[in-house]
Amino acid sequence: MTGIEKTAQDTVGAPGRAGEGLDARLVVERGSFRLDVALTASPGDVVALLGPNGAGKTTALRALAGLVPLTDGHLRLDGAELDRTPPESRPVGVVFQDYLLFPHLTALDNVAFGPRCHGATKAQARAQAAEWLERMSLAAHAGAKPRRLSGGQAQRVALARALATHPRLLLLDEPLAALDARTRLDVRAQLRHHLADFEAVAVLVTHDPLDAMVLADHLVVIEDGRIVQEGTPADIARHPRTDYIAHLVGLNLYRGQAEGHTVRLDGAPAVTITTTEALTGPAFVAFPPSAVTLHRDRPTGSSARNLWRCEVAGLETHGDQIRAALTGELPLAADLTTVAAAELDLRPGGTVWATVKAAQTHAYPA
Ligand SMILES: Nc1ncnc2c1ncn2[C@@H]1O[C@H](COP(=O)(O)OP(=O)(O)OP(=O)(O)O)[C@@H](O)[C@H]1O
Repeated sequence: MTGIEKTAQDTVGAPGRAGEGLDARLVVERGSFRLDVALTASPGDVVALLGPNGAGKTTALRALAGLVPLTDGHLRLDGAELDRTPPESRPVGVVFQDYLLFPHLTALDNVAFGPRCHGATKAQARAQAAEWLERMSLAAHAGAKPRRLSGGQAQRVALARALATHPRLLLLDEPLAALDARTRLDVRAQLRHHLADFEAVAVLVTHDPLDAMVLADHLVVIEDGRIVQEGTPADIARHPRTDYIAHLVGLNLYRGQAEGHTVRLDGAPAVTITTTEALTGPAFVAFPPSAVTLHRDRPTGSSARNLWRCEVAGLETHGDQIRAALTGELPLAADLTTVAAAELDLRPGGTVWATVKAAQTHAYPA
């Protein structure tokens, strides 16, 4: 430990030093569940952990905060080993979904609590807290107890409390999940602004792809305790590699073997998708539901190579469109207008023909 502490001290104040930021491999075993994820980030990065229920996102965040012990792996922050540092001594700020403000303290004292715990005098802590509340446009609510704050205000107080300690790692656990749609929009915009100014590493857990896309520079998708894909939001939206991610970004996704412009689907080799990109070997093909055109009868004289006979499994409204879930030789989602759905007389159990232009598909190596 001494050697590690020395390393951390030696590096303080050396800008651009190697080892700055987060370098972690988090292995946590909880009963039959095993989390094993590697996370690295540089100061200024906002990383979003995204994944279905039970994937292990919260476990990863709690491991970073020191609230659950690592079974294996390591956790370094700015070159210092944090593994055995108790949660309260870590330079880590945490914002939870349900704010967790102290109900008996005012907004100001809630924020001052952070600096106080990190050794500031009462007067210093309150001065810093007042500054943070001002920055969050909450100065007028400094004397209010949490029960008199709206959800959006309470969440900004929680953010101020976390930031007031100048954490080197900011952890946000579903910070917008408890807010109504309108407040969520405002708080998301403010959070984006504060995260852009934040100079250390921020890790955000969310279910919401929009929060992840808007707030993070780097997405890490976790399924069943493992990272299944990571990259920039644009890259992940364009090249999903699992059904969960494809669904999240609203794309139809298939995996198969490419031979030039044709991809033969795994598990159904008789079904092919024609693409404009030429590839060889294992490949993904993706296309949006809006690229699918539906027909009541088999189109005659159509040059479309991508033509499939489908059965309507279900219909739901999707924004101002109807989204049809189709099964058959190629399961897919198709978007159409209400008028088109009525004209096609779409109803569950009915048969339709689906076409997709090759130019609207996107193929990439698997
Ligand atoms: N205290 C615990 N003891 C044992 N197992 C636990 C405990 N907490 C969570 N788990 C298990 O760990 C796994 C991961 O849970 P975790 O809460 O990290 O997932 P998550 O991705 O955050 O899910 P959600 O999006 O539903 O919050 C789950 O299988 C869960 O049942």
